[in-house]
Amino acid sequence: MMSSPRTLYEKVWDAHVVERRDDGSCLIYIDRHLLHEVTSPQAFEGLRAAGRRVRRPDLTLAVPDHNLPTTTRIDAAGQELPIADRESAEQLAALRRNVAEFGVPYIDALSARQGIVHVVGPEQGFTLPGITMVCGDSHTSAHGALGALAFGIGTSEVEHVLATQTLILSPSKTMEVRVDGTLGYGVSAKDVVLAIIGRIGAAGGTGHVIEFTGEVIRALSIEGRLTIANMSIEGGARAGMIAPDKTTFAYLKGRPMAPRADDWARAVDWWRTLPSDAGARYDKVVRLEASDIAPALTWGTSPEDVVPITGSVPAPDSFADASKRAAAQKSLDYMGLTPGMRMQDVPIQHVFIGSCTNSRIEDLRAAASVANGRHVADGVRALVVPGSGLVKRQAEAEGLDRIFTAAGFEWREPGCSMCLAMNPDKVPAGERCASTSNRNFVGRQGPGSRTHLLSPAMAAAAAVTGRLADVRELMG
Ligand SMILES: CC(C)[C@H](C(=O)O)[C@@H](O)C(=O)O
Ligand code: SF4
Repeated sequence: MMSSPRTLYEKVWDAHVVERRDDGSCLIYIDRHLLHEVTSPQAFEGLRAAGRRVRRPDLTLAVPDHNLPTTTRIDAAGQELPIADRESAEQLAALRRNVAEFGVPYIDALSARQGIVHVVGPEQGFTLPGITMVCGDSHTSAHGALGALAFGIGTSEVEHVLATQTLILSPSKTMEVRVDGTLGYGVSAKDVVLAIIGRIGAAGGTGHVIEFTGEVIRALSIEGRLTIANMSIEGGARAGMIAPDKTTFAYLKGRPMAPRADDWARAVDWWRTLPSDAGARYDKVVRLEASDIAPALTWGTSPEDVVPITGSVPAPDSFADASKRAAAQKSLDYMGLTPGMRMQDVPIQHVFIGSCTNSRIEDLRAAASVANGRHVADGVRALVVPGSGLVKRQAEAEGLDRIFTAAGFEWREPGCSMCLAMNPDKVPAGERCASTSNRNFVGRQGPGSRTHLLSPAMAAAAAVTGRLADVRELMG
């Protein structure tokens, strides 16, 4: 009998069903579990209280990222420096204690492999096509770039996965987001995902797993695909996926935790069966044309508030919906912007190049190519925070750190940094930041901070001009 055509999501889901329940939910096997310091302490506490062990420590990997300061971590004698903030220090110490007690593999703050959990997973080959992967963190969607079904879970689910390596889940609807054509000059993966969210809205993907398809996605590197899948959650989706292909296999081959020898060949054979079948149906389909996508950025306090850099601050009246009009007015008040103002006339005081969206080597190369031979504008503070120690090392081998520091950027240790105000890197109230991160929510980069989301090259352009700028005018 011919089975009906299935999507990538349906294939991965079907391969992980342990038990189907009468209410339509399923017990799903979880292949990989990532942990960080913020959402794991109570889960371990729960295990301890129930006298349970971690069922599969070998499928679990922990790394600190959110609370770690990104200034130097060792003193002149090579000793680890204490963490000044008490709550952060406690959370980091708890992770260290928990992984030791429960035998969970752990990448320490001083290891070159340390980094943001969503940068570390793919980099180590812990993330693989066709797997189910979870982490107590919403941007786990990033890992879908390699063809995994990866999503964020809450702390009680973290405990459930630690104890059982399974989760009870209801199937999601499917949504295809297809981007056809070829990207224009100066347009990056970040601009593509901002355009997508601008189109579908911050709730557009609710209840769905998005599959990103089309020529533009196929032509992207894994770094670019990670940027796109990372922000699926900002479009409201449960997860985002991209079918594995030769780019994926080339990226993974030889990574420390990827399959080896015969296992590799067997894995690739299976991975090749994963792309959606011809004729597979999605519950929703959205199409974008690459030629309509320009270097973009946000003007408001939702990731859906997207305009091209050549655009202006919108007037609240321009929104058809009354609640959108009210939200836009509130956003503009918070952001200190007035309708009609050209985006390129908006001055900035901070630049943040980093986060699990845009802190990989390609991102740093793109930013460095704009920074090269220029200087950070007066009154601007610009941070470059590599996503992992290995990204940092690679960037240093290429001389990118010297380009940045010569241009007046700060070159930091890996971590979440200024993406969210959980460590010393913060934007002061009322000040404005051009940021390569993924959330521009009220207070996200510090109480009263104002965030404009954009690509690494656009962030570098803002740093050297002191305002939101069209990177195409600075590209040689
Ligand atoms: C702290 C963590 C739970 C949170 C998340 O879930 O995403 C953070 O990573 C974020 O980006 O807001
Ligand atoms: S870099 Fe930002 S978005 Fe990513 S995990 Fe850290 S805090 Fe969350």
